[in-house]
Amino acid sequence: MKVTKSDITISAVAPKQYPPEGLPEIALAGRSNVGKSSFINKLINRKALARTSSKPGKTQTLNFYLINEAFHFVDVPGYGYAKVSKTEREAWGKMLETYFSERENLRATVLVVDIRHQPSVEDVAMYDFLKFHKLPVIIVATKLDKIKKAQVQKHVNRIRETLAVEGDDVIIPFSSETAQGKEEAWRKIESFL
Ligand SMILES: Nc1nc2c(ncn2[C@@H]2O[C@H](COP(=O)(O)OP(=O)(O)OP(=O)(O)O)[C@@H](O)[C@H]2O)c(=O)[nH]1
Ligand SMILES: [Mg+2]
Repeated sequence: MKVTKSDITISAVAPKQYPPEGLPEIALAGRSNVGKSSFINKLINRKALARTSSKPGKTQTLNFYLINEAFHFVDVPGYGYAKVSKTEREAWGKMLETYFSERENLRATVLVVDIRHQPSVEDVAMYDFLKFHKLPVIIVATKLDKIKKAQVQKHVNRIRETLAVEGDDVIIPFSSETAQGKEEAWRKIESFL
């Protein structure tokens, strides 16, 4: 997709703040600091529309980014970040659960995992949760620039086995540094719009 326009629509914490128009949405999900915001920026050719950080816990609200006035990317807080309080974690959990289980505009979720590591228990739980709600998942295995080319297939296989990937869900090796996988990610996302 050629992105000619991208803007933040709203940072939301509750359903009444979600954009009211019926535009399709593609949400992000994944561990804190895995590279969700960086993925959005790379796809839309913006350096920092979605705020990123080397410290986990940067994204704390549901951030709706309007792309080409046609659909929203929804950036979400990551899970698995130990340093937030229990109360905060529960509030985020509730916010995410509400969004993923009730949002009718949601067409597909990009589950971002680190290609270097075996998916965590929380990654598996997130994937199972999305499948329970019958949501299509695009698995993006990011930080591809951090492993050797000869290792890629082995790592992708490990991700597929650990998540027990179902049906039409794909795993796309990707790097926000080199833009590898960007075209394939766009093709897959466009198929859900
Ligand atoms: N080498 C490399 N670094 C990456 C890549 N993607 C993201 N990073 C780095 O990983 C760190 C976290 O990236 P973010 O995009 O902020 O991660 P996030 O998943 O949005 O994190 P939260 O908002 O805290 O949940 C930053 O320092 C990024 O520069 C990648 O493909 N390759
Ligand atoms: Mg983020």
